[in-house]
Amino acid sequence: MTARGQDAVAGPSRDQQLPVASGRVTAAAVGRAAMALPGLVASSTAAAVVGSIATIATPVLLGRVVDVVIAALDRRTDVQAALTPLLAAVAVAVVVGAVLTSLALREAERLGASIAADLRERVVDRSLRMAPQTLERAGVGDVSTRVTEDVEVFTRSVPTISAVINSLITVGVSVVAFVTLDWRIALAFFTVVPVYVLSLRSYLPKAAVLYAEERSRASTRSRVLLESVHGSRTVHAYGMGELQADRVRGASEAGLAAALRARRAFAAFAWTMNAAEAVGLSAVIATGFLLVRADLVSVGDVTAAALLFHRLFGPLGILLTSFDDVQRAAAALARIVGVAQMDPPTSRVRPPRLATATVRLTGIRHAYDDGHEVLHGIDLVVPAGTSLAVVGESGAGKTTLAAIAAGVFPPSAGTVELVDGEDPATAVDLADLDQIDLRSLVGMVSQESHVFAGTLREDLQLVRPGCGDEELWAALDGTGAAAWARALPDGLDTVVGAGGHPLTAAQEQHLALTRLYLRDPPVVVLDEATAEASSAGARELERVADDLLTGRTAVVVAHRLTQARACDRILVMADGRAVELGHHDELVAAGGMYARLWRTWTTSGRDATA
Ligand SMILES: Nc1ncnc2c1ncn2[C@@H]1O[C@H](COP(=O)(O)OP(=O)(O)OP(=O)(O)O)[C@@H](O)[C@H]1O
Repeated sequence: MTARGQDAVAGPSRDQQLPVASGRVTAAAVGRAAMALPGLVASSTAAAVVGSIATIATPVLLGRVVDVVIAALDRRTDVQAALTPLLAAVAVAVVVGAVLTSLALREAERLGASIAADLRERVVDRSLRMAPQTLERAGVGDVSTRVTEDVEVFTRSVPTISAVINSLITVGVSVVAFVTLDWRIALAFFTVVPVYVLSLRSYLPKAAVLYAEERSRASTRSRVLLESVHGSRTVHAYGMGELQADRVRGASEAGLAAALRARRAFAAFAWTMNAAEAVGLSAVIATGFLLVRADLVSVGDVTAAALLFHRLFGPLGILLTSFDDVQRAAAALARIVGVAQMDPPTSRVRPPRLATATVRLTGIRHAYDDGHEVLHGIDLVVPAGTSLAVVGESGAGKTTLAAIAAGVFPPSAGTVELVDGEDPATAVDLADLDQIDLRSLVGMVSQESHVFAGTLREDLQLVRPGCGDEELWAALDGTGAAAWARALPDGLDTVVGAGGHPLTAAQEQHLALTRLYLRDPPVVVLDEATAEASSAGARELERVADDLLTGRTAVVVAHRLTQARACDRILVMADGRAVELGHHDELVAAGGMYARLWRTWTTSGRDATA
């Protein structure tokens, strides 16, 4: 366990964040999620298109009203007869436009919420199935920011994104209306396009980088905060409070600076877009004036064009003011899709069904991310159904070897194989198995066992979903945990874990051993699984662990040498190497390192617990 606590606060390998999807991959993923709901896509698109046509019809009809009134004044015709159907059509267009636009927005929001829920589920699923070393490298903060903050940012942006899509459709329909009104007025309208294009081209690439940076800084801030909370004991132990507060402050300031840079860039962009609107409207009215004077278009046409353009300020304003949110949502979405698209690790071979298994470690070398090699070539065979204790001084590499033997992370070099106890010709490499298959074959309990927030029943059912109460009590009886479990206020319904009924460290270990009993794998790895207990508690846990080992292949990092003595063989490690291997009596008789450790153990009186 050496260096672990400290690493949790300021490890060198923590900057490898999880992948972020490219724009194309993100769009494809969202498209696929949307296409899974064809009904919603069709209804929201149809409502948006028809609603936009109705909305755009109003200024066009008002242009006709102007022409009718002018004609009536000139020729003294019956203005009322001509105006009545036009005004009725305006009223219908207004009502249909309003109803369908709000329907389109509602349907698009439902679609967005479904996509957000779908992606959230995929991210949670991928995070839970991620190889532990990937999770450790990325840091828990990065994963939790994506599942919580990023999904939240996207979900909150769904109404805005719906409004943006609706506005885009309205702009498209307006362009068609302009062209049908008069091509010269349409040309005048199009003078805004180069202004828009230039300012968008200068803003968008900048904004993508600024918003991605803002999200990344937010992620770093969460990670530093979470690590400070999780590693608070280490922070106190090493007197690192001030240093850690500085890191949190630094991360917050960097986050704030990134957010301000993004806002400033947006303010400059908004200014150029307002200027473009002024240029466009002036061009439409000036062109219209010249065309009316030359008798090429009617006053009604120019009125319709000016009203149309004015009508566009709304959708264009939405597009403009939402760019901020859309860019932020896109950055968040790219981070969500980055995880959602990760291939869940799957077994490269068909997982064997093994009743008993020999564990074979060949040429195991390992270096952590700092590059310093801590295991220097270990070859080891633990025959099926036998137990091997691993002992040695602190920092010898016992925990690293146990984690590699359990498949928690792969070695830098070498292989860990399971060989069928009944058919030694077969072998499966742990590196070829996914976490689910691996854990059905190799169970592990370490010193840092975790009790999940929920009822005792739920905590146990994690390893055997749907397992009935009878079986759960049988398992608790089997490990002797039933004695204290029955005394809990609500038995299996007692809420344990964070915020629940407090359990002692020994009870938490007892529970972890019970989960192992329930899972019933042919191979078990215990890393100081009985260390977190008083002497009496340790004896009880050792008895439970011994029972669990019976009939299984076991690797036990033994905190207490009495536990090592009970194993079939003992491996002594020093400086990342295997230095002795044999039974307790042989090793004591050999007078080597183990004999020295045993002498120290017995003379220090710790054997009294045996
Ligand atoms: N996450 C890590 N990153 C970098 N180095 C590590 C990490 N974990 C362990 N080490 C280093 O690897 C070496 C072996 O550590 P390991 O925890 O395997 O030894 P150990 O024999 O189990 O020690 P202990 O009995 O104190 O738990 C040590 O030098 C340790 O500092």
